[in-house]
Amino acid sequence: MPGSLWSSAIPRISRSFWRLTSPVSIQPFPTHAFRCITTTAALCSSSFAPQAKIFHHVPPLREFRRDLLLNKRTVGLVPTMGALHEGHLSLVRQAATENTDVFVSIYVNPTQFGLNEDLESYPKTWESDLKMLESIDRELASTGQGRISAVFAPSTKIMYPTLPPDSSIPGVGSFIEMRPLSQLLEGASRPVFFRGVATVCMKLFNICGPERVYFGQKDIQQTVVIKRLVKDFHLNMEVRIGPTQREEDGLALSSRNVYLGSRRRNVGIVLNQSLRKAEEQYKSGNRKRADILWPANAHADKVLLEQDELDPTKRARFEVDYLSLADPETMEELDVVDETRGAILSGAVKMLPVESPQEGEELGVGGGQIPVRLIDNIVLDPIA
Ligand SMILES: Nc1ncnc2c1ncn2[C@@H]1O[C@H](COP(=O)(O)OP(=O)(O)OP(=O)(O)O)[C@@H](O)[C@H]1O
Ligand SMILES: CC(C)(CO)[C@@H](O)C(=O)[O-]
Ligand code: BAL
Repeated sequence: MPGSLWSSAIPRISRSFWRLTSPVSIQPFPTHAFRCITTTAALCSSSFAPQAKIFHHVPPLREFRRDLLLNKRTVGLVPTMGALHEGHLSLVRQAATENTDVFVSIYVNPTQFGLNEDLESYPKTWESDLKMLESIDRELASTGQGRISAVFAPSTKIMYPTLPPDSSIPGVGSFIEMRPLSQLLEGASRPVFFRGVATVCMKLFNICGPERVYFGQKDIQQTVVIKRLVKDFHLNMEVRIGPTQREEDGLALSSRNVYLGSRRRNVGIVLNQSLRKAEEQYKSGNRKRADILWPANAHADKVLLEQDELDPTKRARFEVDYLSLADPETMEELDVVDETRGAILSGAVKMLPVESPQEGEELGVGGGQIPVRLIDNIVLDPIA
């Protein structure tokens, strides 16, 4: 409901690791390690002195960014929705190797969630996010690379200044549309998703003015959308894609994994297993869609059948949304892979609520009752 989204609150600031400091000037890279820079509302720890400032408003961030530019420093922006994990941190590390300053945005963007999606339950872990950023900034300081210098955590009123965000399909407001790219795959199941992503990223890019922006391969269609945004709107920045960070068995890290619980977690690996089976076909020389995808579909069907046959106290059922073999730039389905272009194998499954939860069972956040959408992909590289 727009009224409640409109007033979404600015997160409370942890006082344990970050504190207000007084202004100091910005130095050209690389002399900025172990110092605090700020104008307004800067938050730093006394012992290690992380330099990141937390911004909730646009004008002070713009002023800060302008000063960086005048000092010939470069900004790498890592957009996130918070609930940080190693996937996000890997992007921060990558950004720090290529820029003097890393900006991290934390904003759960309402317009990319459809009206029946999980906006309300999306995990919000502001305090632990700041602790993780402080810890990685400490690591960056010790390696002499770029540092996190700004965390941008705006309210929805700041991000949508004219009209309350509208997640309905007709969508009243100012939006960026990319058709048909945004209607395929993830966009088919989440019809407003990429409109919301492209719109909020355009806003974040305009506000932060980065030289480079960092996105994870885990959300591969999102990376294609962002590259298209940069190309079609002549945005002056490089798009950098970081590899998917995974659990040991291959499950892609995702903020939503906290809802899985152990029963669904163990079965959720089916998606990655299926994609790897398809990848093997490509690696062994197959180029036709049917040849590449059949073992993936067969594996998913087999696991689904196995689960169906289990007692409801033990099973974790799921629905396969899609298993796709698509062109790397358009995300259109392919009948045959052109080796000079390669392809993207991707998939999505919906883990259904846990049936008959058992006493003492580890059910995850939400008691196993929140459906969880898992996505994953493998890039089939062009053959030189
Ligand atoms: N496992 C991962 N490896 C690398 N990058 C990741 C991973 N998970 C997320 N990212 C990237 O981090 C950025 C922010 O993503 P986001 O905050 O939505 O986290 P998420 O884990 O993808 O959450 P969700 O549960 O909504 O999918 C995106 O560019 C996303 O692709
Ligand atoms: C890019 C993004 C931060 C836009 O809200 C989000 O879609 C995400 O976290 O992947
Ligand atoms: N990582 C993509 C954000 C979303 O699913 O809404």
